[in-house]
Amino acid sequence: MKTIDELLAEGVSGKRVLVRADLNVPLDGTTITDDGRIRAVLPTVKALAGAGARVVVASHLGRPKGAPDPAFSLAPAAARLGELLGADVAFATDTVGESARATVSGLGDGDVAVLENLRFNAGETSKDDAERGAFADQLASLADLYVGDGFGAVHRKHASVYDLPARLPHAAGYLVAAEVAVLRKLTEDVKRPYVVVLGGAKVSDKLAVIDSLLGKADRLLIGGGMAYTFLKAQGHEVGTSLLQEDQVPAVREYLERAGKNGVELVLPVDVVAAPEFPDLKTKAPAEHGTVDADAIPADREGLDIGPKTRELYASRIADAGTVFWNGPLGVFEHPDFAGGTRSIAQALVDSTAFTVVGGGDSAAAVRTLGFDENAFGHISTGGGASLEYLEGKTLPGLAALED
Ligand SMILES: Nc1ncnc2c1ncn2[C@@H]1O[C@H](COP(=O)(O)OP(=O)(O)OP(=O)(O)O)[C@@H](O)[C@H]1O
Ligand SMILES: O=C(O)[C@H](O)COP(=O)(O)O
Repeated sequence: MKTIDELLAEGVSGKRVLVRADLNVPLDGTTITDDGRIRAVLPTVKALAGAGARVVVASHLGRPKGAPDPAFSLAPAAARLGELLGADVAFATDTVGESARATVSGLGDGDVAVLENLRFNAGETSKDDAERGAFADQLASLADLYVGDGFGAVHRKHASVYDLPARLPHAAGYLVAAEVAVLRKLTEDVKRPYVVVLGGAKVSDKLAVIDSLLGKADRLLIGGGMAYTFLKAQGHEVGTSLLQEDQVPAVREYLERAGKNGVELVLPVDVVAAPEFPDLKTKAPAEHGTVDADAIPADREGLDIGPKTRELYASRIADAGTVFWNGPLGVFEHPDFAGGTRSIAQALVDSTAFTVVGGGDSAAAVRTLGFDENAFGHISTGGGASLEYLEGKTLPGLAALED
């Protein structure tokens, strides 16, 4: 992969450089609750702007449905980028339309602009090559060079990630280079026992990863929204918890294969359950209680791992050589359901293993729960992206940056 340093050495002054970042930050209304992903792209943006480039930052935020939706505007992220840079950052109210064209043509050397959410355009995530290509053509008309630095999205075959770099001279940004350097170590030379902790809410996306982890990890600790499809596959009822019903047969097969492969697949023995999902805005105390994982009442939703599970998981982390953790163990955004995530973060901090935390919300959880980032080996901005990298898959956004 060509690096941004090579691009800088060739000279970028006066050139329009589109930086594909991952500014998919957690929001409470328009307030950013964790700006880690914006900070992560600063070295690339600063280096380009400092060298006189006209920097055009593009990103997705959330999963809008291919049309503008104010709830998913990147305006707050653009404002925060400006604060962190200590400079004015222009904001285009569309992605490739009139506002984008005017904003980009108004940039002077060293200026920075942010385009509105890429996913307000159906072409960004389309499965149709021609539709994605047409959107990539529109993006390409706004830039002379492309820098891929949205590590969190490199596993997506999306227009701005995969098709656009084929249309412009391109390089990898500092964040992508740094993430790949650390994660490569986990694929080449991993200190065992290798423990993977998997939680979060993107259950359908991430269940497939388990298939390949069964051939790589020594232990898999399952929590978060991911756990209930496993509990169901074991024959337990899961009440109103997050469940990927269509994946139950596949998960049953994972459970069998883990046994055959000698992989320890550990599931919650108790969960914190509630009659309804808590209000994350007010964070008002929510009715909740701990129940055994094989006795979740029909009208209760599992929202965190329980105290016995926390202890069990901590004991399975204590002797690890390497720990990779993606996905909060519970709805950590609410104090009543943050205990499981806090205890796993603490177990990583207490262990002597090389620890990697990956994912937008996982990294945000570690910081918002007050942990020192330096207590972990590496905090990756990508959850799905780092998991798929560890699977050994060719990631579209990395392949596209190769020459
Ligand atoms: N039991 C649960 N039920 C519902 N949601 C849950 C549960 N446990 C965790 N979550 C939610 O999972 C979300 C994070 O999941 P996600 O898979 O997006 O992780 P991530 O670290 O952001 O990874 P990525 O970067 O791939 O998105 C959090 O918002 C949290 O509230
Ligand atoms: O949060 C993430 O994992 C990345 O920003 C990718 O988002 P996505 O899962 O919606 O593609």
